[in-house]
Amino acid sequence: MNVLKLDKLSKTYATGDTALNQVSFEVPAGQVLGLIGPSGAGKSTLIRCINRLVEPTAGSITLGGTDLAQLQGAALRRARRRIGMIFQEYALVERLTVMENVLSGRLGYVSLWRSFLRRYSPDDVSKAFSLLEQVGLSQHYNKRADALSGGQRQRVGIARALEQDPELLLVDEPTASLDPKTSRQIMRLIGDACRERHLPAIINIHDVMLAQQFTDRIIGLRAGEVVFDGPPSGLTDEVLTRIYGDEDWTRMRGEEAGADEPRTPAVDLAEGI
Ligand SMILES: Nc1ncnc2c1ncn2[C@@H]1O[C@H](COP(=O)(O)OP(=O)(O)OP(=O)(O)O)[C@@H](O)[C@H]1O
Repeated sequence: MNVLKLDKLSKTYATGDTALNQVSFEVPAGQVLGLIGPSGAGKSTLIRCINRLVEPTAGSITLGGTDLAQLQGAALRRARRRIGMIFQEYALVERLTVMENVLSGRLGYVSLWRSFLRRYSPDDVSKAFSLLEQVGLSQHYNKRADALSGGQRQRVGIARALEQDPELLLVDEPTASLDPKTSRQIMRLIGDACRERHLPAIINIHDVMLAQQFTDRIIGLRAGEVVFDGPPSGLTDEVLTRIYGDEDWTRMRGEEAGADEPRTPAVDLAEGI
């Protein structure tokens, strides 16, 4: 079973900014964790420490028994293959087709000459087709990425991450560039994929209402520390104030209510999403 475990993870940048201060939590297989917190709380730093784009200062990051914080060189590259990433700006190769973008999820696995020739095994190709079907894009497999809408691009991003058979999904602001309805569809797809495949996932997300609706558990960071860890239903006004502070929270709530109404399960069902 894939379990991600952070133990006293800390990061102090060379500038002296402490972005994470002894953060510890465990994400079990199949759990979708929403990471929320104000700007500068350390959310991106946390995600980037796990995939080692940022070097942790102290602490451990264990995935399936390996401490990712200790790995270097080839071992680190191998470990990164085990982590699927989904990005706010999709990070697709625009001039390649949908299918080629999905298959690029295998790049860490195929030899250099094969990737150069863009030769993938029949298994990889048939997996890519079934993932495209799962994300609702099988009709578009041969389209160039730059001909897709934002929601379609993010679906490609999800299929690409799953094509690499990850043991963990790290998702950075997946809906920040999408409209409210598409955002809900994308959050639902990510959640379904994780639960089906028993993948732990961390989703860094600004939109508290989306986080509440589509994640299994919320961690609230403030100034590099965990100030809330509990079920989405536990996000009371008092907790939100603890995470965001009075002023921010009041403003954010107003903006969200105006940006996306109504947001009820009944409406989602009626829309068939
Ligand atoms: N490369 C860096 N060098 C120095 N300090 C940094 C660096 N990256 C982030 N920080 C600092 O670390 C702290 C946490 O930043 P981080 O980007 O992780 O927060 P965040 O919660 O992701 O914010 P946002 O929601 O705005 O993306 C901030 O004080 C920030 O200024």
